[in-house]
Amino acid sequence: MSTPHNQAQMGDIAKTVLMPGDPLRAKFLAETYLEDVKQFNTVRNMLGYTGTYQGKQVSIMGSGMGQPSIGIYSHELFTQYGVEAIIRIGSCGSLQKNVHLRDIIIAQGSCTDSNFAHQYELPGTFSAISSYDLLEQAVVKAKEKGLNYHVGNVIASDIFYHADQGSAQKWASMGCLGVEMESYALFATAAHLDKKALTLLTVSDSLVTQEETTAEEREKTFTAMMEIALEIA
Ligand SMILES: O=P(O)(O)O[C@H]1O[C@H](CO)[C@@H](O)[C@H]1O
Ligand SMILES: O=c1cc[nH]c(=O)[nH]1
Repeated sequence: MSTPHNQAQMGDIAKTVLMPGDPLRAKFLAETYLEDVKQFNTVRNMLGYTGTYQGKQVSIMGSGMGQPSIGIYSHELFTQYGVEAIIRIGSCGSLQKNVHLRDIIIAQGSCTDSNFAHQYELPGTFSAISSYDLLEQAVVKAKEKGLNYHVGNVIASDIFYHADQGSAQKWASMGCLGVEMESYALFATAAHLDKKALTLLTVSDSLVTQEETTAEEREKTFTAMMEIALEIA
């Protein structure tokens, strides 16, 4: 078996998958942290790997950027490969003064400007939330490690270069901690399929101070978030 976007066979992928947006972050993680690593996907260069971390089987695969992309990959992982949990490990822009560059955001919930949830034909608005079980474990690890972390809402936007320059400020005024582009679709897909999902984000830039990290830093240095994800996988 395989899917249009994943050449893996059933059994090639662990029950928990870590998903960075960037497939090169997946490669870096697999090469840095996993033992006995096997690559299971190269289709569209959306690299996927399975190996062991401290004796536990874990998979890591890129999701691509945006809700349609993570919607495809998460749906296939949950429905075709027996995956039970996906932990997104991404970068985000800070929307709040007290959320600094390289801080970690543990997304409790996700808002969106996307119409992703329209497919469910609900008679209202779906609030997309993370798995409490995974969230609690991530908080415990972040505390143990003495990291600067924040737990709360994020905005998963379909738009990176927004025509409305005030858009981020409007979400900030509702308490959103950061802006990224995948969490809502991931949480909604997991809810629909009765699976678990969590998003961990490292702040790569600040929409408040305009500070930013480099692309290389985003690929290789967000290790604290990666280690939390590996430990709770
Ligand atoms: O670093 P990743 O996981 O790709 O996440 C963020 O970075 C991308 C935009 O640069 C979007 O995918 C956004 O969600
Ligand atoms: O989606 C994203 C990711 C990082 N920084 C942003 O401003 N937006």
